[in-house]
Amino acid sequence: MTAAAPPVIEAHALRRTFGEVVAVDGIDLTIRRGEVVAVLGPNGAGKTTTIEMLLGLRRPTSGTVRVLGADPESASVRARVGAMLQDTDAPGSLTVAEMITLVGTYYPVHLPTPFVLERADLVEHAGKRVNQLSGGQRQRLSFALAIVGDPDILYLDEPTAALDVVARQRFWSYVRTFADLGRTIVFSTHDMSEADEADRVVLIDRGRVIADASPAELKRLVAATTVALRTDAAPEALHALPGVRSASVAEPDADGLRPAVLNVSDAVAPLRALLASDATVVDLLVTEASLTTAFLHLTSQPEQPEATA
Ligand SMILES: Nc1ncnc2c1ncn2[C@@H]1O[C@H](COP(=O)(O)OP(=O)(O)OP(=O)(O)O)[C@@H](O)[C@H]1O
Repeated sequence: MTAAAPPVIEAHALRRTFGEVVAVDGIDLTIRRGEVVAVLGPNGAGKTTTIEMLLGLRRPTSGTVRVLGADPESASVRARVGAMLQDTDAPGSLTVAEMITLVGTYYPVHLPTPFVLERADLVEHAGKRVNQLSGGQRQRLSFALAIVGDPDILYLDEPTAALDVVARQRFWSYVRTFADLGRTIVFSTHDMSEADEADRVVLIDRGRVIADASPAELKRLVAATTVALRTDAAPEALHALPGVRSASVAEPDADGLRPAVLNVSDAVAPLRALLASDATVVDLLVTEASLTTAFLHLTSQPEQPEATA
C-alpha cells in the first residue's frame, strides 16, 4: 500500500553507545508516509534509544537520521512531529482543555481544542484539573498533546498500556483514521496485541533489527500455525500435503478417522489439497501463531505463558 509513498524517516547505520554498552548497533530503517509501524523488542533491546535518535532527542554515536528530509533536531521538523511519551509533565492547576489549548499555541498550526478533546476521548473530562486525572485519562491527555500540532509523524510510546478494552479500540480506530490521512505513526511496545495493530513490525534485539515485516508475515516466519482434525486420509498423504512442516497422526478411532495435528506455515494450501483429495475431514480446528510466539521464537526469549488482557 505504502511501497510507493515517499520516505519520511530514513536512518542509516545508526549506532549509539553508552560507555561500553552498545545500545544501538547499526540500524537501517526507512519508514514511509502513511505507515503504522510498531517497534517491538525485549527490555534493553535499544527501542527507546532508537526512537530518541529519530526524534532528535539523542545524537547518534555514528550513522545518519533524516526526518521529513531534514535533521530531526531542526525546528522545522520538530513542528511537524508529535510525540506521546510515557511521562507527561503537566502543571496540575490547568484543566485538560486549558492544557491542550496552551500546548497548541507552541505550534505554527494547531487543531481546535474541541476536536482534539473528541479525538482523545476526553470531552467529558475537559474541565477536570490535570492532577485529578486517572492513569488512563492522563494517557489520553498525553495523546491529545501529541496530536494538537496536527503532526505529520506521530511517535507513541506504549500508547495503550493504561487503557481499558473499549478505550483501546477507540484509540486504534482514531490512529487508523490519522494514518489514512497520510500521517505516519511509529510506536514502541511490549504488548503483542498492540503490535498486531501495526502495518509493520520492526523487531529489535540487542541493538539490531532482527525482523521487519507485517504482523502476519512474522507469524508465518515461525510456522507455528496448527491444524487439528480427524480424517480418513493416510498418514503419508498428510505428511505430503503442501506447506506441512511436521504432522502427528494417531491410530484411527472407532469411526475409522485418524486424529491428526499438522504444523504448517499457512493453513489454506494444505487444507485445500486435503479437501480436493476427497478425504473426509471432521473436527477441524485451525490455531494461528500469535505474535507472542513469533517474538519469543525470533528473540530466543525463554517461553512464558501468554498474558491475558
Ligand atoms: N542514558 C543511558 N546511559 C547508559 N546506558 C543506557 C542509557 N540509556 C540506555 N542505556 C542502555 O542501552 C541499552 C538499550 O536501552 P533502551 O532504553 O534503548 O532499551 P529499550 O529497548 O527501550 O528497553 P525497555 O523496553 O526496557 O524500555 C540498555 O542496555 C540500557 O541499559
